[in-house]
Amino acid sequence: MKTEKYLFTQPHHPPQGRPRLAVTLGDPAGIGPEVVLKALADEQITQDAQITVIGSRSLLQTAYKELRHTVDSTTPLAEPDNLSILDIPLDASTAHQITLGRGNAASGDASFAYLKSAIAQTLAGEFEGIVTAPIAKSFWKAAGHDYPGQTEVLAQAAGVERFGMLFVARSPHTGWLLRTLLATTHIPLHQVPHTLTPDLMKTKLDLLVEYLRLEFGVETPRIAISGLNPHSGEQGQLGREEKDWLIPWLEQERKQRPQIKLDGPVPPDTLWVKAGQAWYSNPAIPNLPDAYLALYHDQGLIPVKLMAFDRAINTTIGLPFVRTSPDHGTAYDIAGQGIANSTSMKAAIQLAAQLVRHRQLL
Ligand SMILES: NC(=O)C1=CN([C@@H]2O[C@H](COP(=O)(O)OP(=O)(O)OC[C@H]3O[C@@H](n4cnc5c(N)ncnc54)[C@H](O)[C@@H]3O)[C@@H](O)[C@H]2O)C=CC1
Ligand SMILES: NCC(=O)COP(=O)(O)O
Repeated sequence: MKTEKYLFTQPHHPPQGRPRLAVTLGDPAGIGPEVVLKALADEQITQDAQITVIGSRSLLQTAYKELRHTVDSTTPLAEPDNLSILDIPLDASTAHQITLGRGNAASGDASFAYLKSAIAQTLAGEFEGIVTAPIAKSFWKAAGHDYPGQTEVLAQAAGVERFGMLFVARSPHTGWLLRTLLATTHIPLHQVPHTLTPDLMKTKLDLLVEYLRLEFGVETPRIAISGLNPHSGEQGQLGREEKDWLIPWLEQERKQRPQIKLDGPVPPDTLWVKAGQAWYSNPAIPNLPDAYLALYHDQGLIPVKLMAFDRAINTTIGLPFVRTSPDHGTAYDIAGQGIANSTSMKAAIQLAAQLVRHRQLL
């Protein structure tokens, strides 16, 4: 199925008032409920959008009571009774199996149900965007839901085959926007070289170019594309992918898109050097890319998380509705301790509201 007609189109219902967002609780054994309660205590966030939490009301009430004893008394927490909640109750046996800090099939199943409900309601026009709290893929699998991640469930339910996992973060030091699209995502490393093809790269580049133009108004972007091998293959001596197809593909793209500046394949070890300078001190570096296209998960996410772990946002591009998520995972090691940082969740809600408003203007 083609995605073009769905990309960046209006939701089913004509938009009215503040963006209508569903916020899922994620894995109830992780920090999802905590970062949701912390984020929704911030008036700047709740004034920006009409938010409905999707998950178990009783679980959220318990999380609130426990956190109230754990966190510093000055830490704001939203009171569940003041929130709009689409209750997905846990049956008694599932509730009994959920233990903070220890994900399992029960917590995986609950987090899958929250996502499915958010998607169904959004496709029915109730929401214009979904913000997902983190889930654990392994516990989805343990519960019989075999997907690489939430991204693929969203894409499948929306009926799109062309979609991408993009990370966006604004530097608190310079205001510069770091944007990184991953060409491949949740696959084993040994599958990366065979999965990467000129067709896949073209699809991801198309999505990125379109997203930059429609969502950020960047008409003539500079995009930096990573190499795969050390030194981008060193003329074939350290790996042949660049020489065999990545360089020829890029040369062809340059001819076909003369208005876009495509750098690369840039040796992966130096690709993000300018990004680091722009992030921490100088966003006026000559030839600074507007976006990065990384070839695999950790190639893109190590620099993103090194610079922006507390604030980067994962957004799925190519869907007929908005989807954002914090960049972090379930953090079982700190669940229930009250120390989870909610900045990335707040940023995810703010970006979702901004993207919905932007679509309303199209
Ligand atoms: N969007 C999603 O649903 C994502 C889900 N995951 C899932 O999360 C699970 C755990 O993954 P990990 O690799 O351990 O990554 P993680 O992000 O859960 O944790 C990595 C480290 O960062 C800390 N951390 C994470 N979020 C934090 C926060 N908000 N405040 C303070 N510290 C925080 C954790 O305590 C841990 O030390 C995996 O099963 C993975 O599938 C991972 C990334 C994204
Ligand atoms: N590392 C990013 C990540 O795990 C996001 O996965 P998804 O659940 O948003 O597909």
